[in-house]
Amino acid sequence: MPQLLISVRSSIEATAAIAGGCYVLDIKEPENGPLGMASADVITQIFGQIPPEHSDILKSVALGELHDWSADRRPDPILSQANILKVGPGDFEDIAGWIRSLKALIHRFQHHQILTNQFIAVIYADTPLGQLILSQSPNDQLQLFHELRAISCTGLLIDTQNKTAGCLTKYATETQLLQFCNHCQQANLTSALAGSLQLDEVTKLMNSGIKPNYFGFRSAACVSGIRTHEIDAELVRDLKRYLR
Ligand SMILES: O=C[C@H](O)COP(=O)(O)O
Repeated sequence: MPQLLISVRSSIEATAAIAGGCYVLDIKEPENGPLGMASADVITQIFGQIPPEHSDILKSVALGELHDWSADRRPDPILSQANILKVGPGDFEDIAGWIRSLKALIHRFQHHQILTNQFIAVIYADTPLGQLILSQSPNDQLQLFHELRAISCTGLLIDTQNKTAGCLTKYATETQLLQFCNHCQQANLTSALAGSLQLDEVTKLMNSGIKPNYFGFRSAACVSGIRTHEIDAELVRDLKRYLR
């Protein structure tokens, strides 16, 4: 069964997400973009407040976009405490350039002893790179996913970049999402789907047999469904109940 990932921006929100039963606590600052990175202080504070009885919750950090990581930027040591790191593709529109940049970033993190278990690459379905990957032939896509695994990328999240222009299913068909999840599994990549998803979309996807490792949410877990509002524990509980 897919597990529940909830993106939070503060300690208060982390408390709500944990109370609601999230499986992955993903730290992200929505004002900084779709994969906006929170400050090291916020990350440290949230990591430090996870109660011992919830120590099995996976800690995830959004790193922003590849272009945010200039060659001289050192990753903060706090990132070594994360179980999952996720980075967006930035402005890359070609697969080769994206892979090169991703590989360089993963190596840099390894060099700085940020040896997280899971390094997840993110693509946006509503961008040229996302569309290119979604529309690849089955063989080409599977080969690409194997290539990602070979550069120590451990998972792939398909999300949306523009959070006000419709959800993931507006940009990717069920056939494409099913193939995406199947190919991730075949290439030993963790699969994740997100992008302004609400319960009814997730219901449709699951009924069509689309079962990624993680479904990621922020908007649907926020008060009034607005991404910059606070996470509501009851809404997280509803999502959790459904995925159980
Ligand atoms: O990684 C998951 C995202 O934070 C999902 O956010 P969203 O539901 O607002 O698109």
